[in-house]
Amino acid sequence: MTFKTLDDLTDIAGKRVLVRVDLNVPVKDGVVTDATRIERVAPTIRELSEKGAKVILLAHFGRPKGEPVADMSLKTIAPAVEDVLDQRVHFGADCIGDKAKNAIAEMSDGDVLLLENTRFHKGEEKNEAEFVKALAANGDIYVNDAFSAAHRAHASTEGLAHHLPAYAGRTMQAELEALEKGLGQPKRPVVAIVGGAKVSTKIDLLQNLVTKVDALVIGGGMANTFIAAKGINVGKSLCEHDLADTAKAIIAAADKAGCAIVLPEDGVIAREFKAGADNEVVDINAIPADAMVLDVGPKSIAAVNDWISKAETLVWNGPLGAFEIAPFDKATVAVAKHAAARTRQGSLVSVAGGGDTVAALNHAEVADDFSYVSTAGGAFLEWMEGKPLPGVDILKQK
Ligand SMILES: Nc1ncnc2c1ncn2[C@@H]1O[C@H](COP(=O)(O)OP(=O)(O)O)[C@@H](O)[C@H]1O
Ligand SMILES: O=C(OP(=O)(O)O)[C@H](O)COP(=O)(O)O
Repeated sequence: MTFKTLDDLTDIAGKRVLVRVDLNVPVKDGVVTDATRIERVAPTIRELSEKGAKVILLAHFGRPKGEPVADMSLKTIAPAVEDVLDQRVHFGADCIGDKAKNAIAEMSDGDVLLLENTRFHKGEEKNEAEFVKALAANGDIYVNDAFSAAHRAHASTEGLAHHLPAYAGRTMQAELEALEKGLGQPKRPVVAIVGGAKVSTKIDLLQNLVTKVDALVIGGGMANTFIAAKGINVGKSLCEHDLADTAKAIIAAADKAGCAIVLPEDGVIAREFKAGADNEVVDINAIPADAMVLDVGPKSIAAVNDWISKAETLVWNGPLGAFEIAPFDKATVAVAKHAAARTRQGSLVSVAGGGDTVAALNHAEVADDFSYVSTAGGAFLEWMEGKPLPGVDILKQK
């Protein structure tokens, strides 16, 4: 790895360390409903605090468009950070200026301070020089532990690294190492599973993957677009008929690159999109005109699992079916369990990411068995698409 990590940070007692974390967590009625992102950054915070640094957390929450919005205050999140760390977390009512300065002046070595939402200032998203300088004035060292925000070239995710000595936090480091194993220099064969709702949101991803992996499994709603492009009737299934040419181009690119495209051979159909809807398994060539495919069928599950049995590396984004409504979660759960079992045996490196994918793996109760599950949505996808991530690239240059 070509970036500095916390291993390179010694002798930091009393130093003010600005740590960019991602606290953009789900909240309902003022309470954090999933603290995974907080748990992921806790090791970095603890390590810096134990080394005696003054740990100053910078984060955004929601999309307040450059001005204060009461229900996007990070004050709501501070108690959850305290709970996870089991340590007092002080709060500063602004991330720059006197309020930040005064809150920092009151810190003792090892203290943790959370500053208010960086996106309450327009300079954050614009990465404005003045705003970056104002942030940098509060720190001696910059640590970025927010991989899931690294696709943004914002002041706190990119700009600060130009002004202060910059380091990757433990989560950033783990994320980059896992992704490198998954697609950088992976052990072959590499199998990718891409599912989810639509092709249109994942065209770049599919195009990049066919040049990198040995087999690309296409499942979920997006498989219908590929099946329809072959002239097969998909009935009332979710399908982007206008993307038939795109689907054909992806198949042609895969052929050229020697990447196998694995499409469903059978599907589980229903006439209503709801849990427990009447359903049956049909051959993919025999989808009734009034029905929709909501999951891939048993033959397809077996084919995907065969590929996973042969694979050394698996990267996964997007569920194979409408996993939120049983029994259309069957394929996603079966494949997730098989991949988890192979990973537990030490025979597979498995890397997964994306909001719904993480939810699906949690639903299958196997998220902990995967080699790495990214909490990032957009950043994970952009990395898999082969796009540069500004927050990562600047750390590598330092
Ligand atoms: N056959 C299908 N028909 C309709 N929706 C589907 C189908 N298969 C999967 N989906 C839906 O796709 C959604 C997840 O897709 P997506 O948001 O692309 O995943 P991720 O967030 O992991 O990138 C889920 O809500 C799921 O219900
Ligand atoms: O939650 C986030 O994005 P994600 O849901 O795509 O992982 C990140 O915190 C980035 O937030 P943004 O998409 O408002 O820049």
